[in-house]
Amino acid sequence: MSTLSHLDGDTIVAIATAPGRGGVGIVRLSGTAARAIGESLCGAPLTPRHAHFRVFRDSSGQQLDSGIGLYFPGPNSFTGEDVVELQGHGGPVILDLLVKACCAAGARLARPGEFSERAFLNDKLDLAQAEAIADLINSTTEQAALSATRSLQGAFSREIDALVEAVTRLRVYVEAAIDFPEEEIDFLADGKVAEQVEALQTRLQQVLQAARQGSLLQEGMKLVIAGRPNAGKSSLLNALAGQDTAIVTPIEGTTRDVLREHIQIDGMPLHIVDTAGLRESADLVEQEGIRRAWEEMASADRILLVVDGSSPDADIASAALWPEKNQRLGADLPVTVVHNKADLSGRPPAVIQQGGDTIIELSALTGAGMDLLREHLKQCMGYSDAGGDSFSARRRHLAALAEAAACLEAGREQLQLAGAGELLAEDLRRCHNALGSITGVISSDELLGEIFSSFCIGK
Ligand SMILES: Nc1nc2c(c(=O)[nH]1)N(C=O)[C@@H](CNc1ccc(C(=O)N[C@@H](CCC(=O)O)C(=O)O)cc1)CN2
Ligand SMILES: Nc1nc2c(ncn2[C@@H]2O[C@H](COP(=O)(O)OP(=O)(O)OP(=O)(O)O)[C@@H](O)[C@H]2O)c(=O)[nH]1
Ligand SMILES: [Mg+2]
Repeated sequence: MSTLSHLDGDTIVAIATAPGRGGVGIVRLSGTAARAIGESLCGAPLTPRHAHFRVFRDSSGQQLDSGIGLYFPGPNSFTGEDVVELQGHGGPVILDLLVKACCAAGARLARPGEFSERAFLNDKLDLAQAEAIADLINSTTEQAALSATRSLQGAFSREIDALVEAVTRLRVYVEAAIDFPEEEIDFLADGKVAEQVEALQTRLQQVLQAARQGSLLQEGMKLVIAGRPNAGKSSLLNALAGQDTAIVTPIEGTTRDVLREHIQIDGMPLHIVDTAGLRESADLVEQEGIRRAWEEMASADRILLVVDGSSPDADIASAALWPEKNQRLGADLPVTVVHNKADLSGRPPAVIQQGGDTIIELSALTGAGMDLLREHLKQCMGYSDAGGDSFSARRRHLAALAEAAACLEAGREQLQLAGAGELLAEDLRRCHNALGSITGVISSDELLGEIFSSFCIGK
């Protein structure tokens, strides 16, 4: 049985600060016995919301550390339960000793994310806000962190709540009409319902657009660099990363393994993958590298197909890869062709549209045209670094919003084609559920387990 979505009576304890050494380290307790355990270590009563300087001792009276004891009575605490913090010196051994003493006094070790989970179960946060805590901690760019803070403050949840409210109103209206069949016909015919469904669709698309941006900020763009040996793929990785991560040589087949580098472009996290040059090879190691290259391409947000633009058959070289790509990965993968070595070809840096393809002329060696590439990558993902009001979101949220949008569209069609009020009502109910799964009004133990178990311990 899952223990997740139920609050047990346990008092939990964990180190709340990052592992390793630091000036100060915090041990946090939550639950009904938190106060008693905290007071036993502090050796004196803890006044609510007061900072007490104390010596922390175990049950045998052994001095462990000295520090600040804090007591937040529930429900006005982070978890909504009684919370005690022991703020000691930030060394891993001493903090572990404090945790052990708390366990000896009746606490148990917290599971990953259990503090946040309790905050969620006690209605201190909704699910999207709890996820924003983890996203804030894991943010890799300033923009990502600030957008996570906005979600934690409820910016995303308010958008969802507003959508839920509109769907609820519409459901009440539609279901009332179904209950009075004589009036149902008029009600469906007068176009007001269709109008409201469409207004809701527009609103939902706006939230989806903002959430896409928010999820991009958190998860970033995956860029796979692929192409023939010696085209300059590794040089391009190094140019983007601004450091010599990859080995570059004039020998074909230099890169055999998959190389990864994480950077950002104006706040958009970019996960770059450099791959082995694509060619027929008898070398087992190289074959495996090439197999992995195709595998990485399959999950790319964008593939940079790098071609040596200075070779006379540059276009043929890139064209030759198309049938193979289509065969392996399908026709509509997002590919941008890079004509590298512009310094040799003499062609000026440029972004060229040609028969549905985008071609970028650049030189990984001199850096000419790299700014065009960066702009292009942002554009591909619809990333705008201007927005100071974005909020963070996750793939999970995008999927739920897309599901809600699909339900609305199905409902609109039912109404239009069949004038079917009952089918519309059912689609609205499913739309409502999808939206509810974002803030966790509707959630399963499985989903909660999946979300909170990916948090760090002590969060
Ligand atoms: N020392 C310490 N710093 C911390 C945390 C913590 O748990 N301990 N946090 C942990 O994540 C974050 C702050 N988050 C918190 C959120 C709510 C409450 C809280 O006590 N809320 C009560 C009272 C609010 C009030 O007084 O206005 C409540 O919501 O009822 C505390 C911390 C970051 N800094
Ligand atoms: N002139 C010039 N030479 C370049 C440029 N980019 C790469 N090269 C050279 O081309 C050769 C191959 O570069 P790499 O970056 O190793 O090529 P690669 O595509 O990673 O090759 P493999 O790993 O073997 O598949 C090296 O000698 C680079 O210095 C460029 O923009 N201009
Ligand atoms: Mg290489």
